Amino acid sequence: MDLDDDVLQTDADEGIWSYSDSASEEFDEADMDQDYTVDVVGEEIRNGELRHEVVWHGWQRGDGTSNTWKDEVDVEEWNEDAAKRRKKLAQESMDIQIWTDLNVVDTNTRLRAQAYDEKRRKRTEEPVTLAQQMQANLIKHGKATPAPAPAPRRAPQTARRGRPTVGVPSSATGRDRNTPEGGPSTSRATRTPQAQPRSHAPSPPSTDYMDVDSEEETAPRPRPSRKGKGKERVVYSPPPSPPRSSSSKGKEKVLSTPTQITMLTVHQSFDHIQETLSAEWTARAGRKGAAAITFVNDLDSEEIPALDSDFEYLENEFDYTAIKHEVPDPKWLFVYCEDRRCTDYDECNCLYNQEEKACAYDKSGRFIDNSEESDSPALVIECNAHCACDENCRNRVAQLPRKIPIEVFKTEKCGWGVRSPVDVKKGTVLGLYTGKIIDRDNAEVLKGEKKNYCFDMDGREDPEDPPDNSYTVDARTCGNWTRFLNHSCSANLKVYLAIWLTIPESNLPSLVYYATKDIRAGTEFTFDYDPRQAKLFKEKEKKGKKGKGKIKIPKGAIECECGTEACRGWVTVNC
Ligand SMILES: C[S@@+](CC[C@H](N)C(=O)[O-])C[C@H]1O[C@@H](n2cnc3c(N)ncnc32)[C@H](O)[C@@H]1O
Repeated sequence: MDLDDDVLQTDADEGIWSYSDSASEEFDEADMDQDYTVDVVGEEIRNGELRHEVVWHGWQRGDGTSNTWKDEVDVEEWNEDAAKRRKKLAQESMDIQIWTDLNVVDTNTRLRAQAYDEKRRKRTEEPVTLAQQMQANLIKHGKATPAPAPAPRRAPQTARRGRPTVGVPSSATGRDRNTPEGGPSTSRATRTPQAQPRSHAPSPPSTDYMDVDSEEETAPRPRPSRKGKGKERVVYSPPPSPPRSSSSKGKEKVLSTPTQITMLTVHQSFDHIQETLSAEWTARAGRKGAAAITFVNDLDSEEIPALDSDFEYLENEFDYTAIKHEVPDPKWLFVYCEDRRCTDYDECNCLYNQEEKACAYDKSGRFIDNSEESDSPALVIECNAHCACDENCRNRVAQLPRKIPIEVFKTEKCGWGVRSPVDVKKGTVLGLYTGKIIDRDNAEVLKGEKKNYCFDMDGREDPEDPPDNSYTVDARTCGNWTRFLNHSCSANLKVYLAIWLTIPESNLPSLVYYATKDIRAGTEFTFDYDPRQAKLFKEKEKKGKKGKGKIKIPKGAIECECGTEACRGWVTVNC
């Protein structure tokens, strides 16, 4: 594929992204006779999908006549579509990048690499415009005549050609408005690359886009205004064919020959891998109502962590396909409550069923850890789908969407790690360790790096007598941001087990992260990979046997880089 056929475009100042589809395809559809803007006038979550009510404004390019119609946009559908295209494009661009960096010995290959490099250099210096190419093609094929005199310009044209906009609009997560003053705006961060260094990536041309036919050819078009009557203005690229709105029928005039083509500068999509991944993961999380996830590297040129090419983001669900378990367990096996009094141990069947005999959460939904001195993590039985209570029930927290925005960032010594751009209070529930559930026996035979993202669901098991049905969550090929949590011997997160999807006997509890202390924005989130070793270490220390050499270092341990005073010196990383 020629990179010129697809266009990525950012408008960093505005924090807006748009993506233009293959322009020649669209052109054949003869729908390029209008410019569009779109205002978001409302939003609604229907069947779990975020929908934007929008008003399109179209301007006929030939005569400047305009029309307006209402429409509905399924935000997720647009974002997903864009994310897929971006991923594909980024991949292709990366392939080319790798290919040209190869020490090629074959003459033909080398010549092609040189030609590509030359083309890329030229394009950076003199941005290539799609519209010019397309117009030339059309003229060549007798489908267009040389461009007529420009039509009078209309109100600022905020539309970009093609489909669709990447990144969940800030309202999708509902979190941005809560971002503390001065703190990064979460969903905006996913759309605005301004803060991220991209030391190895070619810098984009300074002109974002141009118009083919007008005297403004080399001048940037007016920036789309984000000011509306108290409403946020989001720029969507228009759909390739007339918008899917019955109310728009009959209002549009389609010219047989397009007279003008909006021009876009072709950018190197290699710049966008980090933002693409951020947008993709944020979109997937947003689908579950969870806050944004951003990839950040202030340290070196590694754009994103190494992930399987078909890695699937799972915000709060498991992939059960590798085990025989039926999900969810039959209703008749669940204990559930009927009278909505879930703060009262005597009234709520779920609370009654758990060891603590009390709600595990305070009024603000923060986890109250009563198991600090215990060997095993707490087990919380939350109300479930069969209970009479709703999502406001105090005994439902781990199952609710994550509220804290996440940054996956490059650490100095431990690869990628996790932090949040906002302060986090002690007891805040952060999210679940997700991935593919595999039988423990299958996890145990995994070797080396394949084991790096395994988390045994063994918190409550007797190590001497594990049950027959014991499982591990493997986040190597699917999972979420928690797979990037690093170990620290003095950690600020811990895990408890929670059950609401399955019955306790299934041994498939959710692994829930919560903050064990107040955590300042920007501080790395860490947890102790091996709390049992921590306990052993403490006991030995108490007995006066200090020092690393006194404890038998388990197989698979590596030197610990947590750098804390409490560092035990090594950490077990492979389960
Ligand atoms: C679950 S992954 C954590 C995410 C990982 N940093 C990454 O970039 O994908 C576990 C791996 O992180 C690294 N790691 C985490 N904590 C560490 C620590 N305290 N010291 C050294 N390496 C650590 C080890 O390479 C380990 O195998």
